[in-house]
Amino acid sequence: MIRLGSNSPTRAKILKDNGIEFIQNGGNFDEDSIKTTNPKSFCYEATKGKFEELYKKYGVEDMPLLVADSVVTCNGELLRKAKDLDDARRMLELQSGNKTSVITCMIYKSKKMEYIDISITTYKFVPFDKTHMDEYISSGECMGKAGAIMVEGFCKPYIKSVKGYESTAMGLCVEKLKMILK
Ligand SMILES: Nc1nc2c(ncn2[C@@H]2O[C@H](COP(=O)(O)OP(=O)(O)OP(=O)(O)O)[C@@H](O)[C@H]2O)c(=O)[nH]1
Repeated sequence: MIRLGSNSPTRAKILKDNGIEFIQNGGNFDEDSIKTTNPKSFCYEATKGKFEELYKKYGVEDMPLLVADSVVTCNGELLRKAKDLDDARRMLELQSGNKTSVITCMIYKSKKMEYIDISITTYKFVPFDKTHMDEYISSGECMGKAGAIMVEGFCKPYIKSVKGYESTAMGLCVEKLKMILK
């Protein structure tokens, strides 16, 4: 049993779909407190901030703690979760027909070990269909997701090439997590 220190429904689904038993306790770390705009540094600092808050609150005596953060970078820009639907549209238009990378950092700590990982999955997308994109935006599914993308959903038909794990792009590199949980 592990503690998923995250509010993310996607991360919970990834653990559940992979048979990893967990309880979910999200935190309140303020990512706006992070100064850097370098995507990898931002992702690491966000993960570290989330970890420190939840490690202080729960410790790892009763069970290991897992936290993560994901950001998207496209054309060198840091894309976090969209502020509103207009911001989501801007992010999607930037990534349409473009190359985009999802960076996921995770920190896992138990009584015996601490593991930190930064993984990247890079996609090349063909242009998004405008009507489909409008529907995706108005559905609101684009909210709460780094870069407003859903690689297992909206983006799937537009993937021209991919390098890296899909789980990393969804917010938790479960292939690496399963290795350390063995
Ligand atoms: N379903 C889906 N979710 C994605 C995808 N890419 C990123 N996400 C989610 O986007 C969110 C990125 O925001 P974060 O700040 O890392 O996490 P959060 O959702 O705020 O949750 P916390 O862990 O509590 O910070 C995470 O919930 C990721 O799981 C994707 O392609 N599909």
